[in-house]
Amino acid sequence: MVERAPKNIDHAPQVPEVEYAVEVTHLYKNFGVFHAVSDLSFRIRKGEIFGLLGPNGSGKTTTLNMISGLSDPTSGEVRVFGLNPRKQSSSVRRLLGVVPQETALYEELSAERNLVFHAELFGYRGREKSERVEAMLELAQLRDRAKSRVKTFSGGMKRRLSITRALLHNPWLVYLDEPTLGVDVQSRNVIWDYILKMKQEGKSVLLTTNYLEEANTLCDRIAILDQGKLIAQDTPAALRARFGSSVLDLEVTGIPLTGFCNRLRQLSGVQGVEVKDDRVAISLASMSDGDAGTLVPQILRDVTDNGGSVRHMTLREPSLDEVFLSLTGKGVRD
Ligand SMILES: Nc1ncnc2c1ncn2[C@@H]1O[C@H](COP(=O)(O)OP(=O)(O)OP(=O)(O)O)[C@@H](O)[C@H]1O
Repeated sequence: MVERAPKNIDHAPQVPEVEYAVEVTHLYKNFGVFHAVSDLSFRIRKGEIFGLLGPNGSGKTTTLNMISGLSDPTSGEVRVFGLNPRKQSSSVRRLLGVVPQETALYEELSAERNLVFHAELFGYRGREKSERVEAMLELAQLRDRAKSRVKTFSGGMKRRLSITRALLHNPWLVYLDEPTLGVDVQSRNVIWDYILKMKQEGKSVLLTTNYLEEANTLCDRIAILDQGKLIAQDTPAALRARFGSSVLDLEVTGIPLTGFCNRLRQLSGVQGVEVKDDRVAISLASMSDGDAGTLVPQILRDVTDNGGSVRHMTLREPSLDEVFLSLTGKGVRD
């Protein structure tokens, strides 16, 4: 069910009648001669969870800052529900919930005071304010710690409070910069549930993450940035399919791996070969069932014909980490 914005607030944010929550068009951001973001374009539909992925320094936060109106693009355009975040900043602020990487809470104040402060900033008064604060404490699972100072909280508790604070004024677009960085698995699952719930309520979510499992689980679509440029944009499934239809993991002994890998690369149907210790990951292109049925035995025969043996073998779907590595030449957390 879509929650209505509170009635006692002027210009309460109803979902705007536009197709896209965010439109970024040919966006550039330079710092002196350095191009932090170059010719970036993407659109986020209403009700979509969109992930911005990229190695450290690839321009994710710089992009988010331009979307939230914190910084001006060098050139290009940003629209949030059709509005210009710099020129129509107060309207955009009401529509947007921001969860920065640094939780930006008042550490000396209690969880409740932090929420009350935010509620007052957005014009909540009286009973509506206390109901909203109470609901957010409940959502953050912090009712029993409502009166404790934030500085006594764990990283996961602070992150939950930071997210619920961003949701307090019922924004239609929520952006989260690395929402689960440094939190334990339990808090991570709670945060993932919040994000999926936002989508159910028709809200749009823009998140940056270095965790590809997170992007794979949550995101409808992903944009991959490298050195400020967009290098791929698609659904997680379509991105994985680009890497190959499946990956054959082999653990082999008794043969030199370099020669084995070189022979594999010559086979039609082998899209890529990666070696890690004594394991070889072979990505297989999409093929007809007949071709796929002969390729795997052919690979295994190569091992035995050259005097080696296979200790372990699995056929699996490609991971998003492998896609990322093949596109950027580096791991997402390198
Ligand atoms: N105010 C600034 N002045 C100069 N350079 C900057 C400034 N802000 C960011 N940069 C540079 O722009 C590049 C992109 O930084 P940004 O913080 O957007 O990357 P990111 O993808 O969010 O990285 P991370 O995953 O580490 O948070 C980096 O090389 C950074 O040093």
